[in-house]
Amino acid sequence: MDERVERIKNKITAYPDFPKPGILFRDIFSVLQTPLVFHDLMAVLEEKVKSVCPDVDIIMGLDSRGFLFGAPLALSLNKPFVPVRKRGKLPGELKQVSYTLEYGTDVFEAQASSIKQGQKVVIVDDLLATGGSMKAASELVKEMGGVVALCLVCIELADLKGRDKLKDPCFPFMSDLNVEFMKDISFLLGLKIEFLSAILSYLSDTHLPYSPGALLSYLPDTHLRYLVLLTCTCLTHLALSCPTYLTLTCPTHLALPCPTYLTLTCLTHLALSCPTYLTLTWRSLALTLMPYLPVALLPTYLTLALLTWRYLALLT
Ligand SMILES: O=P(O)(O)OC[C@H]1O[C@H](OP(=O)(O)OP(=O)(O)O)[C@H](O)[C@@H]1O
Ligand SMILES: Nc1ncnc2[nH]cnc12
Repeated sequence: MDERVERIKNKITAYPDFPKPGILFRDIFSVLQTPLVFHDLMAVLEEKVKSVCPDVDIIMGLDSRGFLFGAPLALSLNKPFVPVRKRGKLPGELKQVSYTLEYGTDVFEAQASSIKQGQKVVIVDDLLATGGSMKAASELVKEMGGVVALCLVCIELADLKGRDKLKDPCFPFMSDLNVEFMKDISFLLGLKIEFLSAILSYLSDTHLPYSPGALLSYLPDTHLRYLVLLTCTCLTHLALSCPTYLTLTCPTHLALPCPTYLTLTCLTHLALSCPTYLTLTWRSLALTLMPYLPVALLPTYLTLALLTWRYLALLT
């Protein structure tokens, strides 16, 4: 991964239950406190705009955190900056659109004359959650006669699938996960949510031989999918970094809520602690366990087997 993105990621702090219970709030202001990292972030954004739409006409920032990055980006690209503000803050003739976001509803407004017919607009914001804000801004641009060239965000909360709502090209340079199942996982593993969040950000492409996201679609049911996958990746990570901890904590935390997954994750653990044994016996183990697994869980099982196999390939 780009070293700059790594530095930015390390600066973003996650606060559980803010501004409402159940939301894991990513605080991007901490990035601004370190000029080097703020420079990194601006450089990444600028490079993306130059590569995707070098002929952009307007940089638009979304109220309010989008202003932090949109305005300096416009300045360094020598383009006009157009703010989209929440209701009641802008004077003059306005265009408006209402929208919902991860923790509420709101109205966006822009000055009617700020975009001319056919102008190419890059919309900048700090974070994409449900995609409600970005979708609304995109609608506003189109209503004003502009063309959305790119939706540019720093963080995407991938599991909220905000990107699916957008018809325009969207570039998030960091993906993270939402809090609902993080809570379940932190409960299952007996880990603090902040610690889990740190582990997950560590599990980037550089550290893992596979991309977790790519395998999600093979697993059943949205909730279980994440549960299994995250449990698996966290345990695998823990097994790699601290096998004794895993041996002590794994059974107690996993046995009660999901005994089947215990078997599966133990297989992963086994694979890690004793790859040769597993390589030799993997097939017979798999065949022995297969009848005990509910048919609906076979895709899960196969996915975990595949993950284990990928780890073995990495380790041997
Ligand atoms: O994808 P969504 O679900 O729409 O959520 C993302 C939006 O939520 C936050 O803004 P917020 O409205 O909290 O305003 P702020 O920037 O002033 O804090 C964030 O800065 C994004 O604009
Ligand atoms: N989880 C989150 N953290 C920070 N800003 C947000 N905007 C919407 N959801 C958010």
